Amino acid sequence: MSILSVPVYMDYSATTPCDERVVDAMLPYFTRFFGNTASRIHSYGWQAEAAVELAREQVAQIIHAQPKEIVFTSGATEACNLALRGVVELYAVKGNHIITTKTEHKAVLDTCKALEKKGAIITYLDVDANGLIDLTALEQSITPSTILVSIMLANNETGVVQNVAEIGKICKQHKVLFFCDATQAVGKIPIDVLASEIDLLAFSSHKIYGPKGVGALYIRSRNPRVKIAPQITGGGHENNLRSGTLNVTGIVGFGKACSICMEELSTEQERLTRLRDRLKDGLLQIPNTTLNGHPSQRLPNVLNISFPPLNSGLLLSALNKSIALSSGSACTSGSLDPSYVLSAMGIDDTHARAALRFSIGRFTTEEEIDFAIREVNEKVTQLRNEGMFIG
Ligand SMILES: Cc1ncc(COP(=O)(O)O)c(C=O)c1O
Ligand code: FES
Repeated sequence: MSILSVPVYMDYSATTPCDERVVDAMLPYFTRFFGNTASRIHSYGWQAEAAVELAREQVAQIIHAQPKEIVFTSGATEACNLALRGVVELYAVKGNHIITTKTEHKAVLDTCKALEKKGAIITYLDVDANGLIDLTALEQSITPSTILVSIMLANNETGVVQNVAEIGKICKQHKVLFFCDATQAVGKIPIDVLASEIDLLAFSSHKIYGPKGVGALYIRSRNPRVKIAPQITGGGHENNLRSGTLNVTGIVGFGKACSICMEELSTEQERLTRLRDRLKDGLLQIPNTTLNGHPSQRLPNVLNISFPPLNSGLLLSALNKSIALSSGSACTSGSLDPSYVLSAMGIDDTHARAALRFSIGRFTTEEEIDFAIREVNEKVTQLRNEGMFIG
């Protein structure tokens, strides 16, 4: 029997380890091929550029885009900022209304708040008990001044997957741009930006076994061609849309991470679904536990489960020597407030405060799943028996 290395990592939605194949692909670009892609007059520059262009193809392929539709950024947060701010700036003559949802990641919500202060009008759509938006409500909120719909593909706390193809159809009919934050979905489920009528899409390398600090924004170039205003200006890199010397090593790693994910997607989707369901069935056998989010329209690797009346902070502290988990997104993991995502789904405070997010990934084993079920069962039972209800 293999020896488990603890704490067992079940926080793959927060970030993933770099795959060793990705590290191997990156290494030569730190030392031997260290050129600046903007150096057009010698081979160091050409080699770096060739590597970036190969990565651009690999990154484009994972979402069925064309390489020229990819703009490299420092991550999904920057890509979300570029999409939202870039559209608002360029489409000001058409209107200033954006439609989004209450359950978006802070990269979108806080950017919308900042744009509101500058005069944009934002509609925050509700979600139902399963975490899904109402497509009729979306259509009814579109006005002549609507310029953009910003809806995520998969939620980072619950793993719930929105009906993006339907959303894309509605946006197209009403000639409104559709931006999709697909950070949690890329590499986990198939994505086709053309079939789903997506105009702009953000994603990140560190969620798919690539390095941190690199991501991309897809900007549609095929009927219609989408234009946005740059938010970082300077040397005119990335087609004048994102200036700054390219992070060649990071981009090479991101490209390799995408190509591995594409090769392994279907087998990995099946394997993770099986492991996730094993974890779900085991955890839901603990009395008085509830699954948060749509039971089936979800990512293959995320579960969000409440263990009332325990407080998630307390439960996480009791578990953190054996399992590395979180209550929701990493950015809000220090907060004691109930998750705004779960609250928007109508989940009461007691259940929202008692939620844990289990996110598994490429290196998760069946043995780890069974260990996690035993550990959680033991700690939940113990804390409940001790009457430890407040964290
Ligand atoms: C849905 C979603 N959007 C955006 C981000 C931000 O990504 P990055 O860390 O690359 O800035 C994350 C990461 O937590 C996310 O889960
Ligand atoms: S950026 Fe999303 S959890 Fe931190």
